[in-house]
Amino acid sequence: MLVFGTRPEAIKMAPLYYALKNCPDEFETLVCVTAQHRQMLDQVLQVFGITPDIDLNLMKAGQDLFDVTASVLTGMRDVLKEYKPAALLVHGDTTTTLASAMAGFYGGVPVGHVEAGLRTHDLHAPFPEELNRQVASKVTRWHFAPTAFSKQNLLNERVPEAHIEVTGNTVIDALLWVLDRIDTDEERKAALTQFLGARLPFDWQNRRFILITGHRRENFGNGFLQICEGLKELAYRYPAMHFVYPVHLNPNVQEPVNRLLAGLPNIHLVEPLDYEPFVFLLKHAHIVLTDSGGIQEEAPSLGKPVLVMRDVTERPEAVQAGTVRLVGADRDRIVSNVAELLDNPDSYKSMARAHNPYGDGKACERIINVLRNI
Ligand SMILES: CC(=O)N[C@H]1[C@@H](OP(=O)(O)OP(=O)(O)OC[C@H]2O[C@@H](n3ccc(=O)[nH]c3=O)[C@H](O)[C@@H]2O)O[C@H](CO)[C@@H](O)[C@@H]1O
Repeated sequence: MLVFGTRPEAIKMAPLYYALKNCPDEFETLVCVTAQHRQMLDQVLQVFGITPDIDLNLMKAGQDLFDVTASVLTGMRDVLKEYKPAALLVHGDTTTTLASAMAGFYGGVPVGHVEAGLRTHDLHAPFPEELNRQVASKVTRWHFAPTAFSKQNLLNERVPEAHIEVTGNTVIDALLWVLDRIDTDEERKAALTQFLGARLPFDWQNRRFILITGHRRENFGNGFLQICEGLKELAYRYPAMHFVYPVHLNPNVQEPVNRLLAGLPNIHLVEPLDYEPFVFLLKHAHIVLTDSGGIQEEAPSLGKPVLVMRDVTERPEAVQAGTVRLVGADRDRIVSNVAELLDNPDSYKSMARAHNPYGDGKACERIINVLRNI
């Protein structure tokens, strides 16, 4: 049984769902969604054509971390009692991950953790994700680590080596699958081009633009003010450059972004995009500014320089390779780093190298090989 509740988990679990479904003689595959983020999860389910077998539908207005944790935990208790899966597969580091892994542990169902071993070693950055993944690791039987670095983090925490498999990240499986679907289907490509064209009032296929996303809890408040101030300064300084920002639905993001950035002629605020148009846009972007985890993995595969608006990252591989740079949620550092990439072609070139430290698109195959032998 696969369980997930948010957009990034769904993107990263979708290829695994299909890989398991393709082996019906070996596995009976069930999907349970908690719908921790209803709308953004549903977008992904639709893109990948997944109909959940179980839907806890637990998102409520005004819920906090206590509410989500408690309702996933008790919801999953009942699901596990009813369906008695042989294994429960969780992903990454959301509250759904933490509470489902705990439910598996309490209920005696072995847990497989996809994207295991990412660490910043700072429980407050990202908050609460670092805690979520550390606790999930404690109760996990099969650790599917995306890189050798994440494996080493687990070994340092005394996870037995026999319980860890380096698989690559399933996000690369998802990315390559979606890109291939766009590239091989002219009608789909035309529809996407039209969809994006209706939302972006400039020639985004031929003009340079910077793609921005941001939603990390630790950036709420001052962090988002700094990010918006930095973007505003850049928009004034580079009037010919376009800035495309799909704005996360969280009110802590919507409020400052709309207040400070709406109405600027070269900043384009759009609703969060479905995965397919987002990937298509990413492929055309000149620079990416983000605090997201998944985009730090996807963008290097496409050769896009990424400036990460955080002080730490659990994904050091691309930072070490020089294609991702940490700039913090800091107005001046955001401005100076973007300016350097725009003004200095050598700097740009040195960051714009396509490489795949996070996987080769075969992560699901490796995960299934482990599950086959249980
Ligand atoms: C820093 C951190 O702790 N991040 C965690 C968070 O995800 P993460 O920070 O990646 O979450 P995001 O909400 O940024 O989602 C990223 C994904 O959404 C896509 N996208 C983005 C914008 C948009 O408008 N449309 C769209 O489809 C991106 O291509 C990417 O695949 O939960 C994931 C799932 O457990 C974990 O893997 C990550 O470690």
